[in-house]
Amino acid sequence: MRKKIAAANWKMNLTYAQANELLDNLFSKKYSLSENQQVVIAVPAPYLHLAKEKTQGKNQVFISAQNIYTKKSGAYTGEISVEMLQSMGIEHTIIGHSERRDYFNESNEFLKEKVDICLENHITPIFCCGEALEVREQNKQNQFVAKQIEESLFHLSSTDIQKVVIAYEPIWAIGTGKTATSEQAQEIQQFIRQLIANKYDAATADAVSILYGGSVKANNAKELFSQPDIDGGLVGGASLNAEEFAAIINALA
Ligand SMILES: O=C(CO)COP(=O)(O)O
Repeated sequence: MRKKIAAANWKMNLTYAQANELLDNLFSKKYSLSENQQVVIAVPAPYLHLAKEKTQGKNQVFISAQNIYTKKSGAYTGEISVEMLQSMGIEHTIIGHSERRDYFNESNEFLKEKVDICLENHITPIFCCGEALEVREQNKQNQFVAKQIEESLFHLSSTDIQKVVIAYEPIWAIGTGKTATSEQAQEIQQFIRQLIANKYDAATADAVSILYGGSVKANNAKELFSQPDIDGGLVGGASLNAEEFAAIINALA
């Protein structure tokens, strides 16, 4: 079922003590979540256990990994498996963030394998897509994003694609303070939903949560999240401040 989600991506930030403090601060803030709303916090792997412990008893608040490997276990030094997440009660992971695509050469084909191992093991993939500035300048963003989605997701059944959360994150808006306007984000996210409807059907497309990411802040979240095809946000920098992220959660309402 389509959910509204405020997702935090801490990336490779914070010490253990700072992570501890941020979680305590965040959970001391007032925020309310209605039945179809969720908070997902993607923390660095060494803090998964700490974060998971702190969410005990908190409904609709989930801790997420930022990445996983394509294999269940074995000789893959330094990697994290879905089996490990499962064994800790972690139910989400980000997949294919543009930073991983760029710095670690993750291809659409490789990400397809990651999506598959997540779904086989009941982990929700938060699948990131989005174009670089050169692509947007040539007005080729729709084709670019369509290829990412088609090559990594369109082998899935209708039931399975509904379990994927898609995050549209234009690379030119990440960490730059340059947000896509709500019209720009709505336009491409409507295109993504239509792409899913064309491949599957309208009911399938309607059930998929599509988040926007790229310089989401407390002061622009409400406008972005009120667009019909923006089901929440994947938030980097602003999620490192409890006050700011609590305001973003409240903007889901
Ligand atoms: O990459 C992002 C979330 O995954 C967005 O980062 P910023 O919110 O810092 O622009």
